[in-house]
Amino acid sequence: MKRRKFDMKQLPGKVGNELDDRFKLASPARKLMTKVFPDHWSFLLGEIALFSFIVLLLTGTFLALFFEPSMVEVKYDGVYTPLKGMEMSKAYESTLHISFEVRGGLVIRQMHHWAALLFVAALLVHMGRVFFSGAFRKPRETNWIIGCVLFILAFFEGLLGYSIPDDGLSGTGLRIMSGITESIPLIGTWAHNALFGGEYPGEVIVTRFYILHVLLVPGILLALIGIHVGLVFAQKHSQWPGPGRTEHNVVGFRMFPNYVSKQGGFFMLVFAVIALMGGLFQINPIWLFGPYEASVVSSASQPDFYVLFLEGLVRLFPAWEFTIFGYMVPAVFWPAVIGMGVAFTVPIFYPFIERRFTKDKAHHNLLERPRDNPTRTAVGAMVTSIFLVTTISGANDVIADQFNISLNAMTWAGRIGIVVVPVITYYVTHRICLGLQQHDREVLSHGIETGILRRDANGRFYEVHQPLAAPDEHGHTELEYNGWVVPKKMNRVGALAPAVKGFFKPIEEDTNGEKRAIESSDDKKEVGAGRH
Ligand code: HEM
Ligand code: HEM
Repeated sequence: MKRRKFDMKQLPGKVGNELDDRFKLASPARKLMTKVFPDHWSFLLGEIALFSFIVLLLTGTFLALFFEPSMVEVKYDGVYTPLKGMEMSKAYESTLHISFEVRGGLVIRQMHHWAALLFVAALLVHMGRVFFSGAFRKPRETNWIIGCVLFILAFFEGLLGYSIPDDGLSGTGLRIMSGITESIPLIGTWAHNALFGGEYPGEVIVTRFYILHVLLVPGILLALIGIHVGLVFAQKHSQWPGPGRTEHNVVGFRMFPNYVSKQGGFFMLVFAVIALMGGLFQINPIWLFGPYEASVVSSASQPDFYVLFLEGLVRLFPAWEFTIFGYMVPAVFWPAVIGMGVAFTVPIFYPFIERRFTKDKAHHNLLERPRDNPTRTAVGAMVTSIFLVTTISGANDVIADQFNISLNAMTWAGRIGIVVVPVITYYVTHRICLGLQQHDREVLSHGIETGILRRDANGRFYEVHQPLAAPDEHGHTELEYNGWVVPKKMNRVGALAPAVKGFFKPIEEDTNGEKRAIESSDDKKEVGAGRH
């Protein structure tokens, strides 16, 4: 019998058919691959968070192979001579071992730490993008709430992470955590004993924090990120207003090949930047801080940047101790427990608070520019200013030392600043938004300033204004785009984006999932025009 020759070209198709016969994947895979997403640089911020989280998982797994989460005392006998013979915990010893003896250990440790900082920074900026563009409005309130929970978890995951190497710095942080827990009225002492397994520092805290850090919190983070990104798919991504974009469609590019290739490249870029930072810039040199000893607090002990606001709140709060029902409540309770509680819970309710005032119950798929909603923008700027004042105050000892300022003066500047700066910030931001709106209206009525000055026959100087583009082929004028001024001429560069024709065509998808390639050259320009 003649054997049929095997044709390699048919292999992918055959494998695909076999898989589809069993798992019925073709239809959902096609749906996913052809899904249309809008394009804008600010939508990359969530992705930076996602990619740095993946780097954290990878580098963290490597560290977990060598780190020993034990507080058993040992005598150091490693290669770092200045600490030779010193008593220290196994946790600290194993972190020194990772840094000096494990191949590539230091680079991975530093990558893990830099990735953690990038992760939280990306989260803050992503949250800011979502807030200032009004992306949290109906129907995306659930994703805003999940996002807030993700932020709280990320904050504690970082705190747990830098608490486990048991060096001088992490022990100082733990001491503060112990004090804060004990300050809680009624349950403080019990909560402390339950957490630390007795008096501070005890012998179990590093082991417990380790389990939370490598298992519980990353597990919850992973599950919630899955739901979060899944919801972005299910509810469709919001888009900036612009020609051709409505509340009922999405104008953008397909998942495959556009976003798959773009995201793949972007992931490698984020990975490369973290690797470069881990390789070139020192971070958390625990061998300089020494093993933790309860009696030693080094000066200039600084937590990671995202914890500084808490430290600042504690430093700024006056030493007021109230006695309530016969119980003395330590001063630290108010800024640390109540202050942090407010900072973490109020944002969760923000979409509903705003809706109460605006009575806006509509669905929103088009975003707002910060100036379009001056009150929200001013509130956001005010909160940012509180974060900055408390963060600077969290480092006030270092600033006082470096710039030769009195520490008391720094504390008082912070106390006055936390009352005055937010008020000024609110007012100034509100005015700037109104000013920008006014400017938009001027452009709409007089056209764009060209910078060309002319002189008329009477000797009067005037600036030449370029009129706005005529209504597009759908009959839309700039005024209809929610106050968006889209001067077509200024955005020609954006029109170059769909450079490879055909495959990379911009697509419009409506709410029923119907897709339409944007064919006419004018349309392409419009997609570019929206890409501010
Ligand atoms: C959002 C996720 C994470 C954040 C923000 C984070 C943050 C941190 C930070 C700041 C440190 C201190 C690093 C240093 O010594 O300079 C640390 C240590 C550590 N992390 Fe993570 N981490 C995360 C996820 C993970 C995961 C998923 C694992 C393991 C599967 C892990 C394993 C470890 C280990 C073993 C250490 C101790 C070793 C050391 O300090 O060098 N981490 N983490
Ligand atoms: C681990 C943390 C997080 C990850 C990995 C993540 C990832 C993402 C990604 C990839 C997107 C789509 C692209 C984009 O718009 O940037 C997105 C959208 C979104 N995120 Fe996050 N995010 C995180 C945390 C947060 C936080 C802290 C908030 C707010 C409190 C938030 C609220 C939202 C909302 C409302 C959307 C929908 C935006 C829209 O359709 O315009 N996320 N997130």
